[in-house]
Amino acid sequence: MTQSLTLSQLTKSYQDTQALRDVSLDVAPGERVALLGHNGAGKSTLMKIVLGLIPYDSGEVRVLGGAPGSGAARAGVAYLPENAAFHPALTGLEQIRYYLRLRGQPARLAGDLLERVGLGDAAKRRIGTYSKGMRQRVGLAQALIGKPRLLVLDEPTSGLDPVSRRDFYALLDDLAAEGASVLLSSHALTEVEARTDRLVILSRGRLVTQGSLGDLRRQANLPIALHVVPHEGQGAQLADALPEGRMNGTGLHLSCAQDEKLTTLSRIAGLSRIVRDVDVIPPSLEDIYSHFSRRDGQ
Ligand SMILES: Nc1ncnc2c1ncn2[C@@H]1O[C@H](COP(=O)(O)OP(=O)(O)OP(=O)(O)O)[C@@H](O)[C@H]1O
Repeated sequence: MTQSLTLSQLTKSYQDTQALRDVSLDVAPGERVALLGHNGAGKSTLMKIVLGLIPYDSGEVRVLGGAPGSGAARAGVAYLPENAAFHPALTGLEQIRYYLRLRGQPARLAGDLLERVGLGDAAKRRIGTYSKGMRQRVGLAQALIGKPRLLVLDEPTSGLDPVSRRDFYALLDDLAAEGASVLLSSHALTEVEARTDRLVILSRGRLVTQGSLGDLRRQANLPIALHVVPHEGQGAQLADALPEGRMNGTGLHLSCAQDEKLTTLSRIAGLSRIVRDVDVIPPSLEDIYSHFSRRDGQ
């Protein structure tokens, strides 16, 4: 299968800053990939290279089978910047008609595009009266012109309310089901984990890991937290039985390595006389993300 995007050992420096080091990444048709990383990790630089806006130093980049910025790539790639800005005096309909004409497409498609992003009712209102979420949707309608095969979205949900986010991801699901690939950057970890196929973590210009949350969880091998609740009046006995734990108001907290989880749980199960309940708390996405982001010396 031809990949929508292939980066091989991509390297890019600005004066004395190495923004990307040896980054290799593939995105398949219909795949939704989230690019995560601290400020300055290299996400925007990677996106600008994919869009053909800036040159790179070494490595190889193929966008829809062509060079970034080539005719083939430009025809099939759509970009949504973080803060899409539009003319406030134009209505949504006028703005999208304008972009359609620029792209050599019939202006009559504007209504359908705005309908698709949930702006059908507001299409004839001026953009100056739109909320931030509505302006993002105008940007998305613009990005959908010409049925793009690769969408590059820079923090597309920042500033959107939960309902707008849900609608936005539902639209991405439809586009991916039709075969479009999505590369988006985000700081909203929980959200991208649930709504994308793969997480890619960049740290100081290096791709430090990629995979599903399950893959990343296994690779990070972070300790698991356990919260053990004693029966009424059995707190002191519980603390004696599990001396490695720490008592707090509601019970006893302890952590163990992944491969000790079953042994620890069976020890706790053996204390059923004094234990009322136990919660197993796996590392959060934030814990995993910090683990990989810091590994490179941050
Ligand atoms: N035009 C430029 N000239 C010099 N250095 C730059 C330039 N653009 C980016 N950099 C540097 O390259 C590194 C990567 O920046 P980049 O903007 O790609 O990161 P980012 O992950 O997109 O960050 P953010 O989340 O803040 O948008 C940073 O150290 C940044 O300061």
